[in-house]
Amino acid sequence: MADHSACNPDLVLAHKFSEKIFTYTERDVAVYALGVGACGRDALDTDELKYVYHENGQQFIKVLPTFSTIFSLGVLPQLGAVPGLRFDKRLLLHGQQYIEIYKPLPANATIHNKITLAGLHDKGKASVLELETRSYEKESGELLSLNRISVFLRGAGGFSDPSKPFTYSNYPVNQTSMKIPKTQPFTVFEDCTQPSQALLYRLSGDYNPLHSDPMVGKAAGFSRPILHGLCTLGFAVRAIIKCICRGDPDMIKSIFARFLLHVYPGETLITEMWLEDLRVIYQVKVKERNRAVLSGYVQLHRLAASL
Ligand SMILES: CCCCCCC/C=C/C(=O)SCCNC(=O)CCNC(=O)[C@H](O)C(C)(C)COP(=O)(O)OP(=O)(O)OC[C@H]1O[C@@H](n2cnc3c(N)ncnc32)[C@H](O)[C@@H]1OP(=O)(O)O
Repeated sequence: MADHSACNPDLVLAHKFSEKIFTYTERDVAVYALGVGACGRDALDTDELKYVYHENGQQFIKVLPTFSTIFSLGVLPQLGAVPGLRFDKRLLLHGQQYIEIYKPLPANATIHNKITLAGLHDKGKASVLELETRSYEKESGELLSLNRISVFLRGAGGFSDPSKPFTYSNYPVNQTSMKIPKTQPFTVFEDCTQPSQALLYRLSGDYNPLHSDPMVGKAAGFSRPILHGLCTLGFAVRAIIKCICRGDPDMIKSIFARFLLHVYPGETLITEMWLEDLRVIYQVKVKERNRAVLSGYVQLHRLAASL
C-alpha cells in the first residue's frame, strides 16, 4: 500500500541545503586510496604506490578522481531534516553517482561545497532523491568537481498519482544512460576486496552502520554488512585507470555509475571494460555470485598513446 504522506514534493524542491566546508590532507587521500584497494595486491605496484607514497614527500602524492565523492558526504546528515521528506534511514541505498572532474585534485585542500537538489522521482515502492554538490577550492575559488548522488529510499514512494508518477530532474537525461555492449570486452580486470574492506573504507567519512554493524545489515535486509557503493566504484575506476589510462588518473573527465546489487566485503570484483571513442563503458560483476553489481561509463580527456 503506497504511503501518500511519505513525501511532499513542493516542500522538498523548495528546500535550501546549507553550504559545507571540508578540509582534507595527504593522509586522507592515502587512507581513501587504501580503502578502494590501491596496492591491495602488490605494495610495489608503481601504478598505485603514487596514491599513497611519494619519495619527495606526501604533498606530491596523486589523488584518485573518485576521492572527490568524499566532498559530498556533508549532504548525508542533512537528509533527515529536509521538510516534506519522510523515509526510514535503515532502508536507504545508494542508487547512482555522477561525477565531473574539472582539474586534478590537490593532495590537500579546504573545499567549499555548495549543495542543490537535482532530482526527485516517485518509483512507487521507493523514491529517488538526487543531490548535487559543487566543490570549490576555498583558497583559489576554482571549481574542482561536481558530484550528483542519487539515493534510493525504499518504502518512501507512492506519493503521487501512479498513472503519472512525479518526476523532476535539473540535468539532461542522456548524462545517465548507456547500454552494455553485447561484444567481448576490450579488457577485464579482477580484484579481491578484503573481508575488512568496508571497515577500512568507512574511515574516509561514511560511517553508516549498514557497512559495519551486523544487526543494522540484517535490519536493512542483508545477511551481513554490505560494502559502500562508492568503495565498489573506487575499485572499478582504479581498474579503468590501470588498464585503459595506463596509470594516469588525470585522463578522467567524468564518471557515471548505477549500483545494481549489493556487494559483500571479501567478494571478488571483475571489471569488464569496452572502449567507444573516448568513452569507457564498464560493468562490475561479483565472481562468487556471477551477478552484475555496478555499471556505467567513464569519459576520458584523451586516449593513452600506448593503447
Ligand atoms: C557521498 C555521499 C555518499 C552517500 C551514500 C549514501 C549511503 C550509502 C549507501 C550505500 O553505499 S548502499 C550500497 C550500494 N548500493 C547498493 O548496494 C544498491 C544496489 N542496488 C539495488 O539493490 C537495486 O538496484 C535497488 C536500488 C534496490 C533497486 O532495485 P529494484 O528491483 O527495487 O528496482 P527496479 O524494480 O528494477 O526498478 C524500479 C525503478 O527504480 C529505478 N531504479 C532501479 N535501480 C535504481 C538505482 N540503482 N538507482 C536509481 N534508480 C533505480 C528503475 O529504473 C525503475 O524506475 P522506472 O523505470 O520504473 O521509472
